[in-house]
Amino acid sequence: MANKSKFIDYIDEALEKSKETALSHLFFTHQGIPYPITMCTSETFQALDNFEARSNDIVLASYPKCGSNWILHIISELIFAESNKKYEYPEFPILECGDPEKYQRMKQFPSPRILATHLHYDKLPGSIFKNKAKILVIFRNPKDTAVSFFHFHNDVPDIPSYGSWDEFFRQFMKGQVSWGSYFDFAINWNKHLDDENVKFILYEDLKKNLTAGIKQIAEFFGFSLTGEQIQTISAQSTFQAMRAKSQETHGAVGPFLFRKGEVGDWKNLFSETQNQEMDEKFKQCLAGTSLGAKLKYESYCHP
Ligand SMILES: Nc1ncnc2c1ncn2[C@@H]1O[C@H](COP(=O)(O)OS(=O)(=O)O)[C@@H](OP(=O)(O)O)[C@H]1O
Repeated sequence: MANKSKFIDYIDEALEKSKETALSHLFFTHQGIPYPITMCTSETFQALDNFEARSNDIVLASYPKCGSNWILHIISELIFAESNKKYEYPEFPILECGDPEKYQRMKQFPSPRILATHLHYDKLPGSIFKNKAKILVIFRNPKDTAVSFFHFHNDVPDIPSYGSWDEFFRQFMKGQVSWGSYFDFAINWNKHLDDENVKFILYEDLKKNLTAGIKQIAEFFGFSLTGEQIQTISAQSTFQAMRAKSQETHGAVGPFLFRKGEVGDWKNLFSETQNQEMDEKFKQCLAGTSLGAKLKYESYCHP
């Protein structure tokens, strides 16, 4: 990705704020959901209500740690392959993060704009639906998502750490982490995965067959590329390729963000009791639902 300076500046600024923030002061609650004060403000949420989406905006919706930076990279490569123009990041790509004036500035940006978001379905600005922007929804199994989230907090020196994995797990299960509960996020989306202009993609499927996943993403957003172009993007989007460039693309946090990129890392941290607790929660929230089946929980979350 070219000119990521604004992107890196924003991350560095958030990390600088994080340095002075204790875990006990990290969150503020907006409409019942905890957000990190280092990245979100109530003024920005207020301004977001009036955000005007365009029909050709590319919306990427995911709970944290489900692979949004991976998809962002793929989309910007698709744009480059089709237009021969590097996608510039004039703003930090997470829609709800930044200063309240960002939505005014975004009015000037050329299409297509990439809008990544961790907001729950019912918190998305209404204009996304009204103007029929296409939304790609990325999910990852909840056990690996939790482990990735924990490592991000505890490995990045400037981000407030949890006392232990057990403490993080308790908070994750209660939804007392940034952007709230994984399960609430999932329950909300479950009812909308077959809506017009919505496409579901699973991290684990992408990991299994990256080329096929990129092809599906390209088709959904209407990019018409050759097989060779898709292959090239696929080679540039492997975990190894992205991690190797992560400092260049994401600054100091890069190697922590592109940490391991594996399926099943949860086996290194989950205790038997934690496994049972999450299996039970999954059953309560998603068993028998369309999303429950799409997540392939039996394959990815059972030993
Ligand atoms: N190319 C590729 N292949 C496989 N996995 C990848 C790739 N790029 C990012 N990742 C993994 O995605 C995890 C980070 O998710 P996000 O980008 O959504 O993080 S964030 O919420 O925006 O902070 C994080 O997962 P963990 O490694 O398990 O921590 C990243 O390594």
